[in-house]
Amino acid sequence: MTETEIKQLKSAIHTIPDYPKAGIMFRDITGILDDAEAFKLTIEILANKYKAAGYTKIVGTEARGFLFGAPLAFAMGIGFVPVRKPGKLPRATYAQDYQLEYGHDTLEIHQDALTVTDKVLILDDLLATGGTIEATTKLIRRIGATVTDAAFVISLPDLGGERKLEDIGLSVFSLLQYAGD
Ligand SMILES: O=P(O)(O)OC[C@H]1O[C@H](OP(=O)(O)OP(=O)(O)O)[C@H](O)[C@@H]1O
Ligand SMILES: Nc1ncnc2[nH]cnc12
Repeated sequence: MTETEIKQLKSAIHTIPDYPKAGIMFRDITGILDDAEAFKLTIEILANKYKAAGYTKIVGTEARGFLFGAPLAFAMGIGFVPVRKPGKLPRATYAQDYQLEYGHDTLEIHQDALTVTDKVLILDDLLATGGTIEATTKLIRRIGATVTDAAFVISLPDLGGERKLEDIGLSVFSLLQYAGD
């Protein structure tokens, strides 16, 4: 990624202090979605990085993971599997509790959405504490599919998510980092 590309994407992201709680610097990715060039660039960089690695599925987590995960799967010519908040998936699911930077929740995956032969790339908009993607990884591994990589548009290195995910055997990549502010 070039410095110009980093600047282009960063200029599309809005930062909202104290949302949704005091002390949180909220990094709003909707500015990438409504900027056709920035959105295309984001998906192209990720598709180029991962296209030759033999992935069979992208898994993205509700809700913002869908916004980047589904177009990336389309660009890579592979399927997309949603991990959703509780009660949203109609077939038999596995469920996993997790902690967020500002709360806690449960995630679910369809039990038959992946098989043991799948090689999965996880895609989410943002890595904060890593709780969301740790739970997502547990769900994928519970099915028996292989997952070794997680990619993000943004990471917040001060919150320790990268370390948490590396500790469970994931390689982490993010297009943009926001540290120290
Ligand atoms: O690394 P973590 O500390 O787990 O935080 C990152 C997660 O938090 C946000 O999702 P959120 O749960 O707010 O849901 P949303 O995508 O539905 O807005 C974001 O989209 C990531 O999925
Ligand atoms: N600081 C943050 N900005 C945007 N989304 C988030 N999800 C968790 N922490 C976040």
